[in-house]
Amino acid sequence: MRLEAENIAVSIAGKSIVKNVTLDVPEHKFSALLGANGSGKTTLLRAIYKTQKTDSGTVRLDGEDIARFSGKKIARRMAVMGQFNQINFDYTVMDIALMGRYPFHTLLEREKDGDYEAALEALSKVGMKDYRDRNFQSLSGGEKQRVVLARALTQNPKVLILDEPTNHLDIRYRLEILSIIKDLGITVLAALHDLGLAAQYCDYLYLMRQGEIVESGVPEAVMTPETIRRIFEVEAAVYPSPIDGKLMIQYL
Ligand SMILES: Nc1ncnc2c1ncn2[C@@H]1O[C@H](COP(=O)(O)OP(=O)(O)OP(=O)(O)O)[C@@H](O)[C@H]1O
Repeated sequence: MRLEAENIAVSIAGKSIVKNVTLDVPEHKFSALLGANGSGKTTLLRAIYKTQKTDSGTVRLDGEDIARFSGKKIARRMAVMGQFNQINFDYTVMDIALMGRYPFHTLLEREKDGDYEAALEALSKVGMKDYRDRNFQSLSGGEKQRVVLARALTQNPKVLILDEPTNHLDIRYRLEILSIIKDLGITVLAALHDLGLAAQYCDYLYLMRQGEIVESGVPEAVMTPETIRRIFEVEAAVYPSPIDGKLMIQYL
């Protein structure tokens, strides 16, 4: 499914945070939004998934403006994993995964055939199946993050929006989650901080600075020492890995 955002502008308390951003996110690819702290990544993602009021802009899924879509209609197409996943009630891991099926239910329906299986499959994918009866609150930060990703996967989305999906994860799960996301074969737009992992896993990169997309393209085209200096104000060398030719970054 194609995700387009056109002329998205957001200002908060009179300050311009996202400045007329236009994105045509490559279909069935894993794209990342990169930028320094405070450059506007979260705000842009929230504007795309409609939890942030915008000054202007249109978001389209397969060419259709989603402004008039109901929440459920959006959720049947697009799943979101935000940066802060506070769930303050007493839910089990399975309850959380099953919440991903909600967009497919009518008002009075509880669960349908296949919901449990879909939730279990998603929990297996993120390595949390054996935790299904645990209380969500009792999990570590990284375990919670994996369960919240499972909830998004249970939604069976065509578009997945992720804000720092590997934030709390150790290196093994970082790599595992990124390869799960890559193998989904759906349209993914993720804010990421680790430039090396973004270069290794992503098909397309958007580089954001002070509320604007200043570069976009395949990693080989945009991940250069000049761009890294411009966006992050650090010196780096970028070179192909001797193992698979993917870009590696060494900070100097
Ligand atoms: N509700 C708010 N009130 C005031 N300022 C805000 C609000 N939300 C965001 N901002 C400001 O907007 C700017 C962009 O924030 P945003 O969270 O989008 O950046 P980011 O690129 O996701 O940063 P990070 O990498 O640190 O997560 C920041 O300067 C932030 O302080």
